[in-house]
Amino acid sequence: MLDKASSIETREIPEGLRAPIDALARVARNLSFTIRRGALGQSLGHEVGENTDGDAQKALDVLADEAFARALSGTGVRWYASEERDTVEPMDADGRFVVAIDPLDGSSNIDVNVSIGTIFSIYDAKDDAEASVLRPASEQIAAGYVIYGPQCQMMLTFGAGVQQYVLDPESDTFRLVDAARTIPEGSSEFAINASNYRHWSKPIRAYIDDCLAGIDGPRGKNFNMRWVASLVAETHRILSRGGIFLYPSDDRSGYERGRLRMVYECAPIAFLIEQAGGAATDSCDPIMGKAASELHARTPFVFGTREKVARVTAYNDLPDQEVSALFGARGLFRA
Ligand SMILES: O=P(O)(O)OC[C@H]1O[C@](O)(COP(=O)(O)O)[C@@H](O)[C@@H]1O
Ligand SMILES: [Mg+2]
Ligand SMILES: [Mg+2]
Repeated sequence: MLDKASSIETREIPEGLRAPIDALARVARNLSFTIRRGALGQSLGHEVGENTDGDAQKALDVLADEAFARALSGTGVRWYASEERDTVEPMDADGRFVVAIDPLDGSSNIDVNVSIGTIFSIYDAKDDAEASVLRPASEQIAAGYVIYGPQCQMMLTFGAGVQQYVLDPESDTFRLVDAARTIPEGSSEFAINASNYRHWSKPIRAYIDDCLAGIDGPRGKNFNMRWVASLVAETHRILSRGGIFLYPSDDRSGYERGRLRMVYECAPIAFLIEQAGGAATDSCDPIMGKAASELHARTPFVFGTREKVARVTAYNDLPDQEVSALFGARGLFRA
């Protein structure tokens, strides 16, 4: 069904959530247009300031944040929590929901015409603004992302599988193309920012060493590597053809808990990945059982097919001498 006034096909969207999801889709559609115009329109990639996290804010980060806040107002959202804002802000006093959002993910890719995105999460609102988002990720009632790539797509979950929508340039609406997306098994691809190798813990180095050793190492097969530096693009690839993503903690100052934010990035992606049959952890424990301790808290993040994610946990559980040993000593990890 395509509701005439709607920017997204609504038949698989729970009725109570249609208004906020439609607002998110409407802004995503407009952002997709703005991004496609690039240098023909307004400048999007120049720095305009710094957010709470100390990250540089690009013009598109701010534009996206303001557009989502404007559009969500009046759609039943009581609280709005954005990566670009210091605090959770009030919206509709009688609203039922809280939306947590990374309005523009992958900001470093804006200027180079590589896929970027939007990530969001919805919970039932509580009376207290912060308590509405500082809660177990398992309490999300919806999560999704939009990828602004060669195609603009939206992935959504309401806790009963993952739905895939494509923005149809002819009708200018997000159209459902798959109501039950699952992660394919069997990929040999891993994604990690390997330039941080020297900063990682021993188990993470050992895991990657064993992938890099390929057919001659304990895994006995060759692997391929990808790093887009847009979480949405990595997630989309994994949902499309499998594999694993890692952004571990490391010993750089400020990276003791990795780089990615629990509320705005990891909780919603973990919800989607689990709903697609995969797993998501902080390299040991499931993200879905965890709650952020503060609004902009970070967490190490590992997700992908269950078997691959479990293997990273197993490396973390290895005794130190095993992790340090030569490949042969880790025979239990063959394949
Ligand atoms: O530049 P790095 O350290 O490789 O980090 C890349 C990661 O940072 C992010 O860009 C962070 O997101 P923002 O652009 O929303 O700050 C992720 O999308 C990506 O996975
Ligand atoms: Mg991000
Ligand atoms: Mg962002």
